Amino acid sequence: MGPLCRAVSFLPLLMAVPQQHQRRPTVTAAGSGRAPGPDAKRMKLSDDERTEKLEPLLKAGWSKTDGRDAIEKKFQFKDFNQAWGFMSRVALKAEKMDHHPEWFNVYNRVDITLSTHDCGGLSGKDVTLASFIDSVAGSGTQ
Ligand SMILES: C[C@H](O)[C@H](O)[C@H]1CNC2=NC(N)=NC(=O)C2=N1
Repeated sequence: MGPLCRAVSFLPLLMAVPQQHQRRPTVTAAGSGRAPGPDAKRMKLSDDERTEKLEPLLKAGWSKTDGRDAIEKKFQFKDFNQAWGFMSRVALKAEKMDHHPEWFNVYNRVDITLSTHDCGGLSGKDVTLASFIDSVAGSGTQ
């Protein structure tokens, strides 16, 4: 092996970054990669708002998420086509609101968690989006 090949073969070792200097993403409680913003307190639902606005959602099948100030709900549709159509409608609404769900889909199942990363908990936006989600889910609930 000539001198050039030997030098090149060591190149990857020189490029390896020591573990302690590697950039790690900031992980927040919400797992969103973002710390709550400056007006987090103002955005978060008050106790009265939780009673008034969350109760109807909990009665409609939403549940409080363990260990997080968030709500979640599982949906099951006839098939993937129906699930995808549902997700498309929710996605357009999320973009319009600039407020996005955390969701998982496999075939006809869609599991959704809502929380507001900018305030590290539930806000009115989550209530609005949850209500919209229920309005377009149709028969797609477990
Ligand atoms: C910059 C952009 O407006 C923000 O990051 C929006 C985007 N979508 C969001 N979605 C959710 N669930 N929480 C947020 O705080 C949020 N913030």
